Amino acid sequence: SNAWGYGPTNGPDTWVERFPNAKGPRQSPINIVTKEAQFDPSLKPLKIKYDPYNSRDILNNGQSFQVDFVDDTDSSTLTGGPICGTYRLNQFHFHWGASDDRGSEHNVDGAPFPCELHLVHWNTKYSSFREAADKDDGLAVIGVFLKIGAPNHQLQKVLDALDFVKTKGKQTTFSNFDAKTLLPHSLDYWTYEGSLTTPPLLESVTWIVLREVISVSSVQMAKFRSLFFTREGEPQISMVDNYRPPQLLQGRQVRASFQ
Ligand SMILES: COc1ccc(CNS(=O)(=O)c2ccc(S(N)(=O)=O)s2)cc1
Ligand SMILES: [Zn+2]
Repeated sequence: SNAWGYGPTNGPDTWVERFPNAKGPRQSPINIVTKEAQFDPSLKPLKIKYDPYNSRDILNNGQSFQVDFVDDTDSSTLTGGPICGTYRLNQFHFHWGASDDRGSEHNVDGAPFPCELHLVHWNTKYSSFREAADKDDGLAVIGVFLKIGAPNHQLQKVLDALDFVKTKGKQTTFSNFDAKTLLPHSLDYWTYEGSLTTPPLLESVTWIVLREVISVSSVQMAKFRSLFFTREGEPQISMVDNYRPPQLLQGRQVRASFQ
C-alpha cells in the first residue's frame, strides 16, 4: 500500500517522495547538543493548565495511539515559554522502539530514549487545529522523554486502555484523564523551530522539549509494543520503532530556558 509508515518500504527515508517538506529547512526531530543550547533569559516559564474534563477518547491511528481532547474552549492550554498567545491541547501520543535502546525522536547528546511523549497544542489566533496546522506559528508540541525505571502509575491509566485499541482504527472513550500528571516536576526546557515528525511534515511546530524525564518500567514498555500497526483481521505487524530519526539542524538555534 502507498500509505506512509515505519516499515522497510514506506518508512522515513521514503516520505520525501510524497511529502517534499521532508527536505525543508526546519524539519524535526533533531539531536539536541546540550553544550550548544544557549540559555535565553528572555524565555518565560511554561504555563500549563489541563482540565481532565476535556479528555475524550483514545485511538489507534495506525502509526501510534493518541488521547484526544475536546478543544472548543480555553480550558486546557499552554501559554508562556517561547510562545506568544494561547495554544490549546488537542491530543497527546507517543513514539517508541522495539527494544529499550531506541524509540524516542529527539536525541540528547547523540543518545535516544526508549520512548517520547508528545503533547500537541494549536494557536488560538487560528480558528481550529486544521487551520493552525500549516502556519509558521500554528502548533506547539511539548516533548517529554521516558527513561526505564520505576513503574509510572499515571502512565498505567493510559496503558490499561490499550487493550481496547490493539489494532488500527480502534478507539474507545477515555474520560477524566489529567494529562498534567504525565509531566515531570521541572518544566525546564529546550526550544527550537521545527516541524511535525510525521507526514505531512508541516513546518509549523515550536518544539518545547523538557529536560527532566519521566519514568517507565520495562514491563510498561512491553505494553506499548503489544499494539499493532495493522487492522483487525490483517496479518499482524507490531507497533514498534514508530519514530523518525534526527534531521539536520540547518543553522537553527536551540535555546535553553535554564542555565
Ligand atoms: C492538514 O492536514 C493535517 C494536518 C496535521 C496533521 C498532523 N496531525 S497531528 O497533529 O496529529 C501530528 C502528527 C505528528 C505530530 S508530532 N509527532 O510532530 O507531534 S502531531 C495531519 C494532517
Ligand atoms: Zn509525535
